[in-house]
Amino acid sequence: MRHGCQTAIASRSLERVQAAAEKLKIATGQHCLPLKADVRQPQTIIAAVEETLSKFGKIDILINSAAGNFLSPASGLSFNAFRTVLDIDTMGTFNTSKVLYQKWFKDHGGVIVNITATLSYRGQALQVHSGSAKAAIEAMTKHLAVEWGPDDIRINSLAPGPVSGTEGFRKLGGLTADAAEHFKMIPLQRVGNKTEIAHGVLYLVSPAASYVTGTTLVADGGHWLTAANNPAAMLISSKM
Ligand SMILES: CC/C=C\C/C=C\C/C=C\C/C=C\C/C=C\C/C=C\C=C\C(=O)SCCNC(=O)CCNC(=O)[C@H](O)C(C)(C)COP(=O)(O)OP(=O)(O)OC[C@H]1O[C@@H](n2cnc3c(N)ncnc32)[C@H](O)[C@@H]1OP(=O)(O)O
Ligand SMILES: NC(=O)C1=CN([C@@H]2O[C@H](COP(=O)(O)OP(=O)(O)OC[C@H]3O[C@@H](n4cnc5c(N)ncnc54)[C@H](OP(=O)(O)O)[C@@H]3O)[C@@H](O)[C@H]2O)C=CC1
Repeated sequence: MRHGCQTAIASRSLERVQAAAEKLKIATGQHCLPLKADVRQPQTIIAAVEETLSKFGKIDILINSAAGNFLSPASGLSFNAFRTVLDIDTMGTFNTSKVLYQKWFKDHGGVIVNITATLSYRGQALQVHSGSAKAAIEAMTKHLAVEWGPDDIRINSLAPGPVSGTEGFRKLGGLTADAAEHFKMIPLQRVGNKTEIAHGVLYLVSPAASYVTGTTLVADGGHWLTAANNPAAMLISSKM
């Protein structure tokens, strides 16, 4: 990716994206456009995309990372709880991709990276909501890669494993699991960090991946191949 690229970040909270933009400026010197949008509400995405296009003149890359998650057995999920996670993760990814396609990518090409998870690969306990949502996104990635490839649009997913210093790690009990050396069973013997996930995304959006579309890059140190699927331990560790 060339230097001097511009970034827009959107979430439901303008304060949170302003804080993220400030961090990015300190780390890279780049200005970042903070935007308020709820991926469940297409009108707010349309407004965010229009503002980005009016400020930047074009959009090259879309990263779909919005997600909601918590630990819960299927029996403890209300209908609305399951729907809420699918609305944010799956509908959100579709809504944002469709708006970008219609407003810019259809005529100019582009690259999309969808952030997923390995949860469905082995039917992770306490995660039917998030696992189902992310599995649907990986299917969507393939469908859209086929339909939009002729428009010079590449679409891939990136599935991280447990990543330190993140909200997901905190919510899913990663802090206590880490302290209990639970992650020693990962082939690479440790959890990942944000930079390692960013490097995976950077590869997928870069010309180095110019012939890569419709696939999922798993960046998890081999975690899903060896992770224990133990709901009791997960619930205890998340409450410790
Ligand atoms: C990271 C792993 C680390 C350690 C794990 C350790 C060991 C595990 C071993 C193996 C694990 C295997 C793989 C791990 C690898 C990767 C992890 C993978 C995925 C991570 C995915 C993520 O998405 S992390 C992102 C986390 N970030 C967020 O969640 C931020 C956004 N969240 C929110 O906005 C809210 O939390 C929300 C999702 C609830 C949505 O908010 P809102 O729209 O305001 O909705 P509400 O009105 O509050 O709620 C809607 C309904 O949902 C019900 N609900 C809410 N919370 C719970 C809960 N805790 N349990 C059950 N139900 C819940 C709520 O009651 C509402 O339903 P009603 O019927 O009452 O209306
Ligand atoms: N952390 C981990 O170990 C792992 C994370 N992942 C995935 O990585 C991504 C980042 O997760 P992580 O950094 O842990 O969690 P975060 O909670 O920090 O990131 C999720 C983001 O989604 C935004 N969001 C939630 N709901 C909406 C909505 N309706 N509209 C717009 N934005 C929304 C949140 O912002 P706001 O609340 O301000 O709207 C938040 O910034 C997610 O896709 C997650 O599933 C996958 C595997 C492991």
